[in-house]
Amino acid sequence: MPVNSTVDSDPSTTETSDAAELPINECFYSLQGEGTLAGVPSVFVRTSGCNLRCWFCDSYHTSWEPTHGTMTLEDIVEEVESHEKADHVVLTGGEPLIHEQSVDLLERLDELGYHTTVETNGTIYRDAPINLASISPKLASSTPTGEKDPKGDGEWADRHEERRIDVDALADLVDAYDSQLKYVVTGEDDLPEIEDLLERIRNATATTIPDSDVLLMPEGTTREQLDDSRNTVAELAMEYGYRYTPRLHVDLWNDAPGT
Ligand SMILES: C[S@@+](CC[C@H](N)C(=O)[O-])C[C@H]1O[C@@H](n2cnc3c(N)ncnc32)[C@H](O)[C@@H]1O
Ligand SMILES: Nc1nc2[nH]cc(C(=O)O)c2c(=O)[nH]1
Ligand code: SF4
Ligand SMILES: [Mg+2]
Repeated sequence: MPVNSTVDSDPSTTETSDAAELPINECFYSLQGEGTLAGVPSVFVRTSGCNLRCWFCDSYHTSWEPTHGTMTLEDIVEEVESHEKADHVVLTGGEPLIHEQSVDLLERLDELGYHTTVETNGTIYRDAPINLASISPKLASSTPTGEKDPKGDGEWADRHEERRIDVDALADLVDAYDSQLKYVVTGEDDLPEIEDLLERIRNATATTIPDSDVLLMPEGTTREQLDDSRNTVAELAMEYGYRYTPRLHVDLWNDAPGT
């Protein structure tokens, strides 16, 4: 079973004041649950803080109510190394690329020989040793309108809407890294937007994006929710010729923390 670890929740008790730190929500060992590397044992490093507010965010305590604990890069690397069987690290969040120090962490992990995946919403480009950019551009159906807002009355909707797509950042990520485009699908109405956005990204990059690097992932944070959504999304993948990705961790462990 994946093992949870504790995170220092009080920055004032962090020992090395001059050491680089990252806001960290949690670190844990699990199987990569999403995308082309689904099933691969991986250490997850989840940063806190996000520039978007998807209404469905499955990591509420990194976005809507972010935790404020930090870890030094040294402690993160030590935690990663404690999971001796893992040679894959997934840097996620929140939005990991809002933090400049994510680049330093990725450099250290790369020097140690880890394969690095970065889970990103694709609104920010950074130059870093990333083996797989797992890009999840956010569709209009992610916007936290008044009815869907998990916290307030749609106060974030306009800001989310303005920020959620940056075609230049998406094209830069695709040009620089091996990548996958992993869309959260809430229903068939999302598909025209996916097709339109894909065309815009393809027009903006020199890199060929095969349909097999375009993944449709059902929205849902529990087995029950996925029971309602996964078959629709699987059929949409067949209809449009894109790839389906499960949410293996939800199938295996439902919404248990640290999985
Ligand atoms: C929590 S996000 C963190 C990384 C980055 N902020 C992003 O959105 O790609 C990790 C992954 O979970 C996906 N995700 C978040 N909530 C989800 C939900 N309710 N159903 C399906 N996927 C979800 C995101 O699209 C992303 O691929
Ligand atoms: N097992 C597992 N796989 C994942 N792949 C991407 C995740 C994420 O939250 O970024 C995630 C996650 O939270 N758990
Ligand atoms: S971009 Fe990612 S972390 Fe941010 S709110 Fe959306 S799903 Fe959550
Ligand atoms: Mg997750």
